[in-house]
Amino acid sequence: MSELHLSGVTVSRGAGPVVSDVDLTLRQGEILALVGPNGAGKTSLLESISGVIGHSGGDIAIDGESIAKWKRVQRSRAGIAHIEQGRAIFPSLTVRENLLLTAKTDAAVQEVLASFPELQKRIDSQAVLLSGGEQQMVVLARAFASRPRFLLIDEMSLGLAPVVFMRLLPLIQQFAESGVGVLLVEQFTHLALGIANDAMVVSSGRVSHAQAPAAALRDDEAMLRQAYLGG
Ligand SMILES: Nc1ncnc2c1ncn2[C@@H]1O[C@H](COP(=O)(O)OP(=O)(O)OP(=O)(O)O)[C@@H](O)[C@H]1O
Repeated sequence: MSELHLSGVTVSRGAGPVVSDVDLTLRQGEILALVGPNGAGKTSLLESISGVIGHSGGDIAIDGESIAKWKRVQRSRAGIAHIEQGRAIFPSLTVRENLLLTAKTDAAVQEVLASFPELQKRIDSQAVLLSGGEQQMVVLARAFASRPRFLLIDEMSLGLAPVVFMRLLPLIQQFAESGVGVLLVEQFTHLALGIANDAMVVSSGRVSHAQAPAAALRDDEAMLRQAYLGG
């Protein structure tokens, strides 16, 4: 099993660093919840891992090999997938066509659908006609079909009711159980901590609670308050 490791990573945008000196280890088969208030730098950190933006300090490595100089496409080929904020579907394409973008063959689409039975019924519907929750299932299924080793998920629940998002959680768990390392950024902190192995808190661009078993954070009200509010 592989490990994605960040050591002392700093990400800068415009005037200066937005997140500094982050250490974390993402292991295949595990979920690491990254929580923190708005503007803490979570999105920027994920973007620096997948290569959307560069990092200005520290190192990012897979199994000890630095990927710091790799472009986004190389990181994607190495198995880093990134579900960015917002519903990244192609609305005018059908669900099948959306899945074929990563699944490549009909047989591969069928294989993915086995894990997403709710989508089976909507396979020939235009994605725009799906509910918000179903659209996010398409996004997850597409990521699933690309067979990543590491999956970065940035606030999939935006615009969804908690009850709708809760239907996505077993799918994310299934991802991890199949051997994917999932880095989960999520506004519904309690829900994220409920499925995570490990958790960490970023606040005002700094790690305020280092990576540790998620159970410790679940029971720490003061820490949770900080995770929500940055206070
Ligand atoms: N494209 C950009 N150019 C300049 N600054 C940016 C850019 N995107 C984000 N920032 C700034 O970087 C800081 C961190 O933002 P980031 O989106 O990474 O945090 P976040 O924790 O993901 O917050 P949110 O939950 O609101 O997305 C913020 O101060 C934000 O204003």
